[in-house]
Amino acid sequence: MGFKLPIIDISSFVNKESQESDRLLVVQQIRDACLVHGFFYLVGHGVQQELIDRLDSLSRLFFQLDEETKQKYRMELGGKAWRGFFSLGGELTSGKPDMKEGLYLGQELEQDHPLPIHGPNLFPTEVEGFKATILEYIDQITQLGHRVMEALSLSLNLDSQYFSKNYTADPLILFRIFNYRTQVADDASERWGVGEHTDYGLLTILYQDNIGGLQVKVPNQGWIPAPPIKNSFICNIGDMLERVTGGLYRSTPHRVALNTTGKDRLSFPIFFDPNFNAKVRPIEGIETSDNSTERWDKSSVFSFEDTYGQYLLKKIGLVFPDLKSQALDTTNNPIKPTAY
Ligand SMILES: O=C(O)CCC(=O)C(=O)O
Ligand SMILES: [Fe+2]
Repeated sequence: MGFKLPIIDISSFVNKESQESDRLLVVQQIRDACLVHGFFYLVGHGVQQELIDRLDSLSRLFFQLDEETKQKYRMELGGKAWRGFFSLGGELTSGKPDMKEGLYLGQELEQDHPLPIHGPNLFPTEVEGFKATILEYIDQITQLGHRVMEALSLSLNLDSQYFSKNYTADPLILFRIFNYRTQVADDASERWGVGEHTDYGLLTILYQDNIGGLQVKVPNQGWIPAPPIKNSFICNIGDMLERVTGGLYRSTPHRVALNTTGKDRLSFPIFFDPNFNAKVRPIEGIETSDNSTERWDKSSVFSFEDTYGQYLLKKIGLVFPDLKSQALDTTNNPIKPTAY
């Protein structure tokens, strides 16, 4: 038997009337998972399968539209809100084009929102019900994210509201719908669905369809698959949780294999991140252990002093170089950090 990622039933954090002993068990399971690799499945999450299935089928309808129609929603038109469609190869996660297309979404905000990465979505009108379904999904997963953060706080012996008080009362929520179109497996070893990376924020909650391809780098085990499990989400921790915990919980490298299965693969990650203006700091008194020389990108999650938003903008500039120069370049118009 190979190494398997843990499956955690989060229902005692989702349901108000639950036993303290059940909650303690979840806290312990989360702590164990985060100390080892920071990847776990969530079941008992309370999100209706009907909503997920609806989102899945409407997303397929969108990706089946012709390229010209999808280009009506291209990311360049989203401007600094950083929302919209990008076509196959449009994102460079590990410095090379990923073999996926995607629709970038987030909280639905006003057109003249002052911050980058905040603003209105570009909802494809060709797909009836897509907008309402996306917004319902974002809302439900955001609620789930708050519950997971409570368990995570407790797993660090902190008050359950530690993260919500300091960083996520108004979290930055980004949502992506990816389509890994099936490819001919000629030089498959050279191409990836998504190259090796860690996620930037606190927590990622991902739904994947039944195709598979996600892989996780587990210390002392190497790359192991994170296969689809029915009615579950995959949760993984990002760079900001590594920063807060001084490296006690590490953000875990992961990647997606090139899809050559003959069927398209859809995945739906939601990034549950600190408020854009938050200055993320290590927990008071915690010792910091920097492993940046071993990291996939050799950069340190501890060395910057900016807000989370500034950190994120720099990262986005690396994976969407064209977009950065067009829409997100703030060098002439710096955003001032405000106390959060
Ligand atoms: O599609 C997946 O399974 C993973 C996507 C991912 O890692 C990401 O968007 O950060
Ligand atoms: Fe990721």
